[in-house]
Amino acid sequence: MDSLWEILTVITVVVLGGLGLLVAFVRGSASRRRTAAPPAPPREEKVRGANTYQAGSTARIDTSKTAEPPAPPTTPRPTPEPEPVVVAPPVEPEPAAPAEVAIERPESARNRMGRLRSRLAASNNAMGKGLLGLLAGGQLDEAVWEEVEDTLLGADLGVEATTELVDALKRRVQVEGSATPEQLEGWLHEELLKLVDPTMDRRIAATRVGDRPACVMVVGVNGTGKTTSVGKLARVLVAEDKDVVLGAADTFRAAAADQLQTWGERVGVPTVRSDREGADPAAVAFDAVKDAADVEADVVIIDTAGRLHNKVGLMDELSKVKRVIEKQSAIDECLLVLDATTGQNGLRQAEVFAQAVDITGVVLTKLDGTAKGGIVVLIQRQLGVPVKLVGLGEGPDDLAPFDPVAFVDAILD
Ligand SMILES: Nc1nc2c(ncn2[C@@H]2O[C@H](COP(=O)(O)OP(=O)(O)OP(=O)(O)O)[C@@H](O)[C@H]2O)c(=O)[nH]1
Repeated sequence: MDSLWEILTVITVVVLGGLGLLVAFVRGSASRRRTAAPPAPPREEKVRGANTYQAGSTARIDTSKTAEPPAPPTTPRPTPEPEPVVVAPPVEPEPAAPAEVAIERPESARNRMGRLRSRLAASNNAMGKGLLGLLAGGQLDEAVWEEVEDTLLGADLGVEATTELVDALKRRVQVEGSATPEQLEGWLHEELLKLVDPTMDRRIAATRVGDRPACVMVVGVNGTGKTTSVGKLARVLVAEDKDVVLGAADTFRAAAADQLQTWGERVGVPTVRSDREGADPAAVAFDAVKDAADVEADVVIIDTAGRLHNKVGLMDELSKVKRVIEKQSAIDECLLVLDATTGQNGLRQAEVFAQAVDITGVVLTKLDGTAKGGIVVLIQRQLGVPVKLVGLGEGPDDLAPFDPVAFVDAILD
């Protein structure tokens, strides 16, 4: 019996153990299924660096406005090999061919006035025609003589010369009793010529004086055509086979020296200058006179400034230039450049210049642009020096020696 109980006990234990194991196995399986959750939906890539919020989208608002996006973890790209720079072997520059400076042959001075006569006539013969019309009109009464006077005054002849001319004509008419238009024209021609004064010495002192070059100084207010006239005068002299040296003593305006040098280069004439604006003009003038002497030139022409901060300064400077030149050489010619279109204003300027330097002659420019040719007479009377050269255009050879006969002919043509 006892053994039966023992057997039953063992069986019970074994059965219970087996049941326990079974329960434990079932529980373990259930627990493993819970942890194996369905795979999570793939997470959206976060786009950085831009506020890409869209309502309803799963994207987030990127607030990192100013932050630099972190560099994506990319495999660094291999740095490309730098392109080889092809360096061309240095090319030896071709030696620059010497610039061909074509030296111009200026027109001979002799016939210039003849060539330019039409320009003078175009601007001035209204006066001549007016006068001839009045005188040929028949009755020469006071009213006609007054009109003759007005015409002459309008041409800038000045009161004194006008009165002289009209009185002379009246006298001749009185003496003859009557006059034909041809006679009147002849008398007008003669009387005008007397006023222009063909006896004045209009030569330019441009021939060596003893063993030194002649020295010509040119003065005048800026804008009158002074630098241009110096350049044109150099051409007149080169045409006469003179050796010329130019001095750019207008240091007030740097471009004036360039302008003058260009004029000189065109006809193979050297220019002494300073490259510094405001350099001492007297020093430049001194050097120019010295260089001209060294190269045994026929003539040196000194251009001067026509503008300073004030009139006294300008006159002081001109006096100094003159004094310094005279340490080496006398000044043989001092030409004053006047613009014919400025009429009597020009004459007031002239008087100021005459106080600083001894003017020996006048270059009257722009006579092609004015009907006031009578200014020639007024200038000569007031300054007591002849008009030696006249500018009749902007061309390089449009400066002519003043010829009184050709001048009067052109007016009365
Ligand atoms: N129609 C005409 N123009 C002229 C004559 N002479 C000079 N000119 C013109 O006048 C202008 C002034 O000439 P410049 O020689 O520069 O005058 P400047 O007196 O030297 O003046 P700065 O050099 O400023 O001191 C230029 O345009 C010339 O071409 C002339 O006879 N007739």
